[in-house]
Amino acid sequence: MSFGLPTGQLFKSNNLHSWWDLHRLTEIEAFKAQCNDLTFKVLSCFAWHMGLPKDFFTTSHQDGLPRNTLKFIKYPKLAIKPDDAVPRLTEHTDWGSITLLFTDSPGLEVLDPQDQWHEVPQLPGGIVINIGDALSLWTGQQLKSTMHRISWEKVPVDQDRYSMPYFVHPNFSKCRATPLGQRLILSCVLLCEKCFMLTAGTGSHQPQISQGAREYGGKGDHIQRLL
Ligand SMILES: O=C(O)CCC(=O)C(=O)O
Ligand SMILES: [Fe+2]
Repeated sequence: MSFGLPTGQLFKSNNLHSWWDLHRLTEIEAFKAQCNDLTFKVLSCFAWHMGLPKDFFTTSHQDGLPRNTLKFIKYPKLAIKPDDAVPRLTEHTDWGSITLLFTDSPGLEVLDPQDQWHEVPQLPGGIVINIGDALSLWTGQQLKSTMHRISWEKVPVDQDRYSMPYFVHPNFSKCRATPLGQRLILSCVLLCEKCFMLTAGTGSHQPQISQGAREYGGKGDHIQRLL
């Protein structure tokens, strides 16, 4: 179930029964506004630490943040555990600027530069912030997008798992010149939107950039090519 913009617009998935009402939608909009405030603080911190003007990234995230999406995810329990080689959510990077991840379920793992997976510790009330491909490309990979996955280890197969990511994307029309050039980030984000449309259309819960792009005219290596 995803809550995108414009405010109040709802994209329903079949995985969860309908439970929302107007009261909840109001709460959700207020929560999204808090997510946007936090996003601006985080992006300002990144810019400041990189010696850039504090508004370097945030000015490209205004205009009502048209592509940010709050998503509620249910990983349903299964009768039989799949092969160990198949994680609950396959490894991927998110393709926006950052993702704020809210969950009280364990199971998230991140890959380090030595190709070792690490469990992300659960902090009560904590928010995991993943860097996405857009910010990585934008900063010439000074900020690296986080390769992550969900394992089966921590939430047994006979239990549902829930999480709530808030995906943040830059405005297409307002990206400022970057170390790698403005056109680069725009073409990446536009391509990724095509991936999203394609994979969303097939009912896939999480579009995989490389997979989605492969479906998009066989150009599966666009991220690698851009790097
Ligand atoms: O469910 C989670 O904890 C992570 C979800 C995620 O990585 C995604 O939807 O991109
Ligand atoms: Fe993700």
